[in-house]
Amino acid sequence: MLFTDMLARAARANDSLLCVGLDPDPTRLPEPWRGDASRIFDFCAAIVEATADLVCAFKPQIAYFAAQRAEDQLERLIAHIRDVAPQVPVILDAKRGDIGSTAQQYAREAFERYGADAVTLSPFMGFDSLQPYLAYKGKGAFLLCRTSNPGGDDLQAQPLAALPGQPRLFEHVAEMAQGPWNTNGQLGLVVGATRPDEIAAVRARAPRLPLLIPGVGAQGGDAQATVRAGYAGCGTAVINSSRAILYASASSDFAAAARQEALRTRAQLNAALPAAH
Ligand SMILES: O=c1ccn([C@@H]2O[C@H](COP(=O)(O)O)[C@@H](O)[C@H]2O)c(=O)[nH]1
Repeated sequence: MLFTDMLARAARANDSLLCVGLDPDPTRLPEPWRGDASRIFDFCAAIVEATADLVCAFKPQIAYFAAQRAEDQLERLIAHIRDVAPQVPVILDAKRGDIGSTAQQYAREAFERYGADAVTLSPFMGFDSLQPYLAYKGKGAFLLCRTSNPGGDDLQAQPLAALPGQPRLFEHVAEMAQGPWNTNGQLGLVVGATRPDEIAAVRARAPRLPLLIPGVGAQGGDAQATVRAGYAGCGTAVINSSRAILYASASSDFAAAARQEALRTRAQLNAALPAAH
């Protein structure tokens, strides 16, 4: 099944725009697992089981696993998601970007080793650095466009004086992704919830692309303004929250607390949807 179809089906089935981010930090695991990196799988598996019926996607962030030499736990976790939530797509947040021959290896890692349905990529090196991922038909690729961090301004907000209309760099990325780069309908864009006005600027340039929107929850983005700016019917919004859900409680009730926070966030996002969607 195509990534975009899987995403739309999960969003409909679970009535949800919420993506739960899996960013397991051993120092924040509940007692008695705190500090024990060998419990990353157990922690994330419990979160997945507690929220599987509330989400449109899961987004494991690869750095949290690789930094702990826990790639084997990431493999097990994605296999576990397939078992307990086969309808929910997995977006591997890896933010890769490299020349074609190296990108082939990264694409193989994401789609063959881990079996992800989509991956996040930096578009900074241009179209040929994206092509190896697009060779995996049906898989998705979300390009960093307007990121949620303050330093996103340093490059992304700069106008490209050489282009007609002098679009800002992130606007140009959106136009390329909606147009000539999207050879097989596999692309989406990453835009931060910390900048709802700019989500709207991206949506205007990319009306049909799925937007992956991190930044609600721990980063303080406005969830409802994000939905209003990012949701466009055919171009869906996948709104990620990681720490606010993962660490809703530091005690043994962490999975139940994560479920409550996911329920609360899903309701908040749905409240901002237009009446007939
Ligand atoms: O612009 C971006 C791109 C990616 N991220 C990632 O999303 C999550 C956010 O985690 P929270 O705990 O909900 O803040 C994290 O994995 C980031 O690497 C982002 O925040 N902003």
